[in-house]
Amino acid sequence: MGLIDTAALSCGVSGLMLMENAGTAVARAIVRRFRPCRVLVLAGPGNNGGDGYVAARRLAERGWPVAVAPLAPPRPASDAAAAAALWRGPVVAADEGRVQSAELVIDAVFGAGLARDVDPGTVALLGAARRLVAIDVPSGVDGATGAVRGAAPRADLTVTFAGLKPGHLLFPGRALCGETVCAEIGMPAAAFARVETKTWRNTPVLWRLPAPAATGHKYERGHLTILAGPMSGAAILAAAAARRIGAGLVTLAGPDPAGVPPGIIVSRAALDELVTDPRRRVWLCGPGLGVEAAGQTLARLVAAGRAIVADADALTSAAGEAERLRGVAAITPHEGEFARVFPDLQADRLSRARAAAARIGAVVVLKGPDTVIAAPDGRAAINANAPPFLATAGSGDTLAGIAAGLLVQGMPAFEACCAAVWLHGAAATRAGGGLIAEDLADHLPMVVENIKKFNF
Ligand SMILES: NC(=O)C1=CN([C@@H]2O[C@H](COP(=O)(O)OP(=O)(O)OC[C@H]3O[C@@H](n4cnc5c(N)ncnc54)[C@H](O)[C@@H]3O)[C@@H](O)[C@H]2O)[C@@H](O)CC1
Ligand SMILES: Nc1ncnc2c1ncn2[C@@H]1O[C@H](COP(=O)(O)OP(=O)(O)O)[C@@H](O)[C@H]1O
Ligand SMILES: [K+]
Repeated sequence: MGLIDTAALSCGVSGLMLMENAGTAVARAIVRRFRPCRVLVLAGPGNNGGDGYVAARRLAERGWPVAVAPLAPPRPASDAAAAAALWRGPVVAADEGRVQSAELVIDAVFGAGLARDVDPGTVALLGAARRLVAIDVPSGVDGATGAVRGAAPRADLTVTFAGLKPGHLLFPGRALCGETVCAEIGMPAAAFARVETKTWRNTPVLWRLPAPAATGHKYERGHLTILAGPMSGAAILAAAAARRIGAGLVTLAGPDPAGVPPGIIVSRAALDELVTDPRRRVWLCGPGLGVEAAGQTLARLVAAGRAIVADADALTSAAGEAERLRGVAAITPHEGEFARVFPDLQADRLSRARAAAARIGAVVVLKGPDTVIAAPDGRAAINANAPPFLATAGSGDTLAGIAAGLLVQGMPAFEACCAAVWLHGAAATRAGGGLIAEDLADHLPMVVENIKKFNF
């Protein structure tokens, strides 16, 4: 049972009532999406199975032909046993033939109580379903991590309760859930208050974007310095994104590259001179810089106490030496860079990002289709709005530019990184398929406008 379920019970809410509401929500979600058809409920021994018995009863009440196939009897005197006792319809043996002939199968085998790998017999049964609706999670998906224990079926619809779990947002679990519905089941507010939440889905309710002061000047909006190296395109992409997200002034520090837009300042001054300028508080270090140069400049910036977003070559320069990143504000590794810097961290993405953030005392943005943003104090957000066509060269440079552009405007590092990742995904969605990295920055202003309009 999850922490929130336990908290609900200690608030005086009955488990049976929650189960009744959960099963009813499953039936409602099914009725809304499918025509009446022959349904088979595969019921496990715990509360997930109990939800299945309730869903069976609710569908049967609406005239749907339903049978329940228990994979194991409910534990005696449990809520699930009480729900099973109220089921008056057919109880059949769980075999593959029955599963195949059902027009819709409800997976009520394991939910939050999944404790070990699912046995091959159960895997085969679930795999035989033509159309599958999973209660809470597809059985075999670990709700805490999105990992698959043994095997898990691909559901057409997953109905969960009270709040999405990490496993609904992290791959591979996310891909197995199909459409995901989160139903309200009467969980009392006091139960939520008792459980300290440290993991969220990344949405605009988590952060507030900076607004320019009516009388502010460009330096007050923030002066970002981006180190530019031999692959100057990366720094130019980052600069464009930082400017579009509202940085008042962006300087590229390094050799004067070709094709720099006129609004970007290029400085060839020595690093020692730039780093001692008190107005240059925030720096982006890494994209296109070259590993050796990135390592040297990173050390100099850290020593000067600057707020740094470290990406790309700056991360590779710290391969196997994560302590070199201590003192930065945020790092933005993809899986390859993460593995280089933290070769000993092997757990799921959420745990790894958290452990890395705690180790270096900085925000870690572990990029991918399910980017995880983790703070050193244990807070973490999982992002789910990035379309797959965001995987294109230069899009990471753009993300680093957005994050640095928000940091320079005074957002705290965790909020700046969460906002950057969400805005990046939203800009990509707005740009549509065929997107190239150069497109992203131009979509940021409308994405920001929409956030304001919908008053998130
Ligand atoms: N009690 C509550 O407050 C609520 C619980 N709900 C439901 O309760 C579910 C969690 O119920 P439970 O904690 O009873 O857990 P489950 O029903 O997920 O499974 C528990 C049982 O399965 C066994 N088990 C776990 N993994 C197994 C494996 N791989 N092979 C064989 N047996 C295995 C466990 O030992 C245990 O006996 C949620 O997913 C949700 O569906 C909902 O009714 C909403 C409210
Ligand atoms: N399958 C995917 N779906 C959605 N977003 C993705 C996917 N793969 C990668 N991304 C995102 O694309 C960006 C790629 O960054 P990165 O690998 O650093 O690229 P580059 O170095 O070329 O700029 C990251 O923000 C990452 O989260
Ligand atoms: K399930």
